[in-house]
Amino acid sequence: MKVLACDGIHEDGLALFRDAGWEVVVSDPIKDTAVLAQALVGVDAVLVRSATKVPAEALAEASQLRVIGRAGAGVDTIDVEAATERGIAVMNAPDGNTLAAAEHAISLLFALARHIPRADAGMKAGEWPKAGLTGFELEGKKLGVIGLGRIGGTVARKAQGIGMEVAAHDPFLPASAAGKGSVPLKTLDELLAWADVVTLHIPRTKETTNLLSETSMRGMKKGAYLINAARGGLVDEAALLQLIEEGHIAGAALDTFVTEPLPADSALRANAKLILTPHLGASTSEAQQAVSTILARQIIDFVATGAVAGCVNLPPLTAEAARESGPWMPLMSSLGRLAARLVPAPTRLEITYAGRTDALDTRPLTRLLVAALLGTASGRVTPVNALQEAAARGLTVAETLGGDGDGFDRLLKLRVVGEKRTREIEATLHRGPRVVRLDGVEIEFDPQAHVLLLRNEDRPGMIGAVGSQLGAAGVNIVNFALGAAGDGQARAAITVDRPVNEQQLALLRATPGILSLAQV
Ligand SMILES: NC(=O)C1=CN([C@@H]2O[C@H](COP(=O)(O)OP(=O)(O)OC[C@H]3O[C@@H](n4cnc5c(N)ncnc54)[C@H](O)[C@@H]3O)[C@@H](O)[C@H]2O)C=CC1
Ligand SMILES: O=C(O)C(=O)COP(=O)(O)O
Repeated sequence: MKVLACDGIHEDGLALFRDAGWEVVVSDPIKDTAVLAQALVGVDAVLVRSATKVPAEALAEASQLRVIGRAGAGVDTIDVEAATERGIAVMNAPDGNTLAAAEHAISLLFALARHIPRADAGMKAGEWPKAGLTGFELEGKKLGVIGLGRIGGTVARKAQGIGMEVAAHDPFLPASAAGKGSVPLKTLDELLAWADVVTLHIPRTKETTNLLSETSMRGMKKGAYLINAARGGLVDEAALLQLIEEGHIAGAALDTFVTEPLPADSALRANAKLILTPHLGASTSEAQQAVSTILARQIIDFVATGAVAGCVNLPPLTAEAARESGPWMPLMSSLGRLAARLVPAPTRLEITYAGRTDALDTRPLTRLLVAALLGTASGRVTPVNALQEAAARGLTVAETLGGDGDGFDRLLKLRVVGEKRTREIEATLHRGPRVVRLDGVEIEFDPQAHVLLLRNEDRPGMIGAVGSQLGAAGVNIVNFALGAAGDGQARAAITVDRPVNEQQLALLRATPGILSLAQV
């Protein structure tokens, strides 16, 4: 396994990769998409912060890439949709830098209130700039938090600690979280009109871009302040400058910008009422150590066990649930390939998880099965894009939980419907991964092995005829399972020690009494 670490990822996370046997390649930020596309060839995982952007074009040649890891919170620099389409998991580690980002916002709050940067710059320039730098006290002032998630919630708590009155706007807060920690919620307009200082803590998405437009900022209280340590593009920078010049907004502190690094000639740099920091929110040694190690563990576990944590395009699967579902995973993949062999171009897949279903998270199992079923045909299908691909290719997937396990602790029943035929497969993990019934006929074989599936006339001499054909071809039979279908026909699953070549298959098919033969 090989991981490419761009953007100065903390060494502790890289050490975890090395300890797990991964090859680690360290790189400076890669700004050129074509160069990044080349760098991703032959790589299993890539780690980025905000400097290396990952657009769709960077993924064009990345056929081995399984994970894009964001050592931090915001994934707006990664084309998550394109990654999902290509079956690549996108992971982040938002819990690791919450405190750092919140403390930076609080630092900017104090810096704005007491003109710290201008005071410092004047002192360094040999002045005594006391006059003109009278500030204001924060205790008793109103702080409006937009986005009461991890960082916004932490900022709210800390601001309450210094005696500020705090309210928030967050339309997506789960009802269970709303009102917790006594932060009243307001509409955006109410909050903007109410707050002395507004601070943003939301992700940048299509919906939040330019949330603070000229119109909404005009709705802010005259003389209020604005802090954006969340993302460039949430605030209309030109409108902000204008409103500061007009005196409507008293000042602002920005850590994030539409274009990063901020161009040297940006008009923002020339305004004395603006405090600017170079995207420093997550830049503490503690946060960098945390995001790097959290992310490394998530990726290593995902690749090794299928456990899913911190993934923005796959449902979570705890290590415990992965242990429970884990033994089923190889079986799902081989059943998917078997189903694809039996029913080319399926239109409907019905999956029944029968028997004991407690503690079994079926989501990753279904995704694996569908990925294997579709992956044999074309393209790269993984659990990340399996359901999307199924919908795109006209395959309906239906899942049922519970029902009679037919004496097995857990029994998986598949019904695969194609245009010409429908096949049924039942499988368990009892005595190892096993198909136990095929089209209602009891017949047992390991779908992970090389198997010849036969339909033949149910008459004496068939086993001998097939056995001698295989013997003559030098193919060793590992297991010969037979089942009577009850219609004068029999089914056989012959497990062989190696694949049988086309010529040998043709000879077998020509054997009198053999009605059909498929190698899986
Ligand atoms: N400056 C820096 O270095 C850093 C910046 N960030 C930024 O902060 C953002 C927030 O991070 P977390 O708090 O960890 O995320 P989070 O997901 O815990 O919280 C985001 C909150 O915003 C809310 N939200 C979404 N759209 C909204 C809208 N239109 N109006 C109001 N609320 C809305 C969500 O409901 C959620 O509660 C990240 O997405 C990232 O862009 C994060 C870390 C460091
Ligand atoms: O985690 C985030 O969302 C951040 O914005 C931090 O960015 P960085 O990793 O410092 O480039």
